[in-house]
Amino acid sequence: MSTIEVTNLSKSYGDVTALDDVSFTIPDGEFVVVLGQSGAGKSTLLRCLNGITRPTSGSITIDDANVVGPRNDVAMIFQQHYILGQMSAYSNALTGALGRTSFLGSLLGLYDGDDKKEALRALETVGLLDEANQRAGKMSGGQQQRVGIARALVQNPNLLLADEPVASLDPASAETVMRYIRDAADERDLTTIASLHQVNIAREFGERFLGMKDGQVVFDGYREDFNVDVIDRIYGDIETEAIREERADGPPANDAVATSGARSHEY
Ligand SMILES: Nc1ncnc2c1ncn2[C@@H]1O[C@H](COP(=O)(O)OP(=O)(O)OP(=O)(O)O)[C@@H](O)[C@H]1O
Repeated sequence: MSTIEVTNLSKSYGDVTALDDVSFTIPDGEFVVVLGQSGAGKSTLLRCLNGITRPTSGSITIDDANVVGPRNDVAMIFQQHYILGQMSAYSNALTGALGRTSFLGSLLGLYDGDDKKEALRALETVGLLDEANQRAGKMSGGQQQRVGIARALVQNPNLLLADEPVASLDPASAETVMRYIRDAADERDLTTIASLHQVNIAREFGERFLGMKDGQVVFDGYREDFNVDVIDRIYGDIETEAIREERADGPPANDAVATSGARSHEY
């Protein structure tokens, strides 16, 4: 778990401003969901937090240490899980320990005993202990993503980043995978920042929400304030038209977000 401080963060790619003066603080152990239309800057923000993209200006600190490049204590889950299909779920999870294993050791599969225990614990966390020896390439997309989560957990991170971790999954698998990410974060008191497209899933699993538009944070708040007007601010009128129509028919605003958001934002 870690405290994150982002101060006046900007990132430009030539003429394109991907991040525009973004500032926020995330206390230890919080589960934050980043939302926004395609191109809003979500991935750029996560990549800056991960140290793989250098900001144009501004700063990020994790527990008071400046982020100047990739760190072993920051793990990332991607939309494409980059699982090695020929290897077992267990061997894939173990690769999360590569950062603390010598090159020769990793080639020979000589991982530390504690790392092996950690890999089994992580597979248990994502409900795949019984499938530990199964070839990852034969698993479903959702299971492979859970192997990716296990690998991230074996890294023993203080900060977990997830860049649209369920975007390529069907709605049922997306729910399952998000449930495992949330449970893993809660179990380990792990500060987590996940970007999501689906508003209904965001609402179900998020604790705090950062809404982005054109590289800026246009909403920063908690569940009780995450209502239709906020969705409007983040996504614009067209996307929320269906939600508003449904609200006019009767359901309370927050319920309308929880249900209609799914139809508006699942793609
Ligand atoms: N490597 C890059 N080179 C040039 N422009 C980039 C690069 N990466 C991102 N951008 C631009 O920066 C802006 C923000 O992109 P980013 O990928 O962060 O948005 P996003 O909210 O994650 O979008 P999506 O949901 O589609 O992944 C976009 O206009 C995008 O085209």
